[in-house]
Amino acid sequence: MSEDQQSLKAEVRQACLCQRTSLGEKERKRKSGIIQQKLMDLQEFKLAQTVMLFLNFREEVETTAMAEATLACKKKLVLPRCAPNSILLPIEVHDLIQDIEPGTYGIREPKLTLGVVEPSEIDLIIVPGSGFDLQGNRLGYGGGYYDRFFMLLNPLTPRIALGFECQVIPQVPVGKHDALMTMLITENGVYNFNS
Ligand SMILES: Nc1nc2c(c(=O)[nH]1)N(C=O)[C@@H](CNc1ccc(C(=O)N[C@@H](CCC(=O)O)C(=O)O)cc1)CN2
Ligand SMILES: Nc1ncnc2c1ncn2[C@@H]1O[C@H](COP(=O)(O)OP(=O)(O)OP(=O)(O)O)[C@@H](O)[C@H]1O
Repeated sequence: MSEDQQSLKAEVRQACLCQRTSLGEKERKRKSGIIQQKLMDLQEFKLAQTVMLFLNFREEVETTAMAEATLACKKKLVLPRCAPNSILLPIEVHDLIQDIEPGTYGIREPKLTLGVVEPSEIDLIIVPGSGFDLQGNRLGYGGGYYDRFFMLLNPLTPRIALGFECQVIPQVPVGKHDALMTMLITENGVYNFNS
């Protein structure tokens, strides 16, 4: 990726994150509940046996209740753990208290003593982001973790991004490694980019 493109991404990221911060905690919680309901109503969620989620940090869409609901539905819950060289390890979690510890960047991550899941086994992946557009592009935090990880998945596995409507911008700057999302869920609706 060129330096120009990297600095453009950094600039757009800051703008999107600034919008997200300005929501305030109460609004974020309320909107997160709406987003959770929309996710759980989707066929893609209902049919998935193995779901990779993320645990929110900073001002992201709150996902702890989604993770609890996934376990309560008797699905296999997979969470990411950051490893060196921008590698994301998919780890199966059974208990959201015992199996979790503060990891890289202060994100709540699964303990390494738990089993790593074969990426091809994942039926649905739920993805965080700093900004999104309605063409299915996603802007991350600049780590390149998810873009590398998507290459290991079954190409048919739905990739569903979660974000607040204020993080949606006309056009996210895209690089050659950036994968399109299948859907984006915000408090305003479910955007489907599949067709
Ligand atoms: N909840 C959650 N978990 C996740 C992600 C995520 O976006 N959300 N990730 C999605 O990829 C991975 C972690 N990626 C991260 C990448 C960078 C930074 C970070 O703090 N970056 C510095 C800037 C570093 C630099 O300038 O080089 C910063 O923002 O201050 C944090 C997380 C894996 N787990
Ligand atoms: N599949 C890949 N193979 C090699 N390099 C990659 C790959 N995906 C991304 N990168 C590199 O990683 C760096 C960060 O990428 P980018 O800015 O797109 O991350 P991001 O999507 O914001 O982060 P994340 O996926 O962690 O949320 C860039 O230098 C990019 O070229």
